Amino acid sequence: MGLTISSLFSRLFGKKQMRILMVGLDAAGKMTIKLKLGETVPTIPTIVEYKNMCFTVWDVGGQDKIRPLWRHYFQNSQGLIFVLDSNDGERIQEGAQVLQKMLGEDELQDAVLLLFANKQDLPNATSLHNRTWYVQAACATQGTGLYEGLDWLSNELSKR
Ligand SMILES: Nc1nc2c(ncn2[C@@H]2O[C@H](COP(=O)(O)OP(=O)(O)OP(=O)(O)O)[C@@H](O)[C@H]2O)c(=O)[nH]1
Ligand SMILES: [Mg+2]
Repeated sequence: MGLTISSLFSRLFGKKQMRILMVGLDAAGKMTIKLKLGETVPTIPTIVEYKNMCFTVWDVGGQDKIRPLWRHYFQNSQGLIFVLDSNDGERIQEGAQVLQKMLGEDELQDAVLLLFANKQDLPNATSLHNRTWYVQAACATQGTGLYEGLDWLSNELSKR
């Protein structure tokens, strides 16, 4: 029975390794969120430690051209963080379409979803069927809402 290095590592140090994919349209605030959560050196993926967990965050740039690359990170992702610029009214629809497409991906069917409605605290009434979901208003520049969102994500994943 082979133990992978990461599972051995988590046994030794009591960290639960969780693979989280963070995406969003360009300029939604992904990098700002990572910096707020304590990233000091930009790496790919970013390792964010929070509570007893170690989040592997893939900040896949949101520019049109590289969106097709996102799918390479779908496999084994237990959580999906989608960052929405809720202040950018013109592109909310575009963001919603991209999110809708991701929710339809086979490899992400079991992933729990954390939506950061970043940059503003608009109530969001998106209807999501058969999906564990949570909407967290956030302001990445001030750091508000980020840990609340991660708290929800970690609680959900811990139940599984
Ligand atoms: N007012 C405000 N500005 C924010 C907030 N979060 C991010 N920004 C700003 O939005 C701009 C884009 O943020 P980034 O973190 O670079 O966005 P990104 O999602 O990494 O963008 P890409 O790398 O292009 O995909 C920056 O000027 C940030 O300072 C927020 O909560 N409020
Ligand atoms: Mg970025």
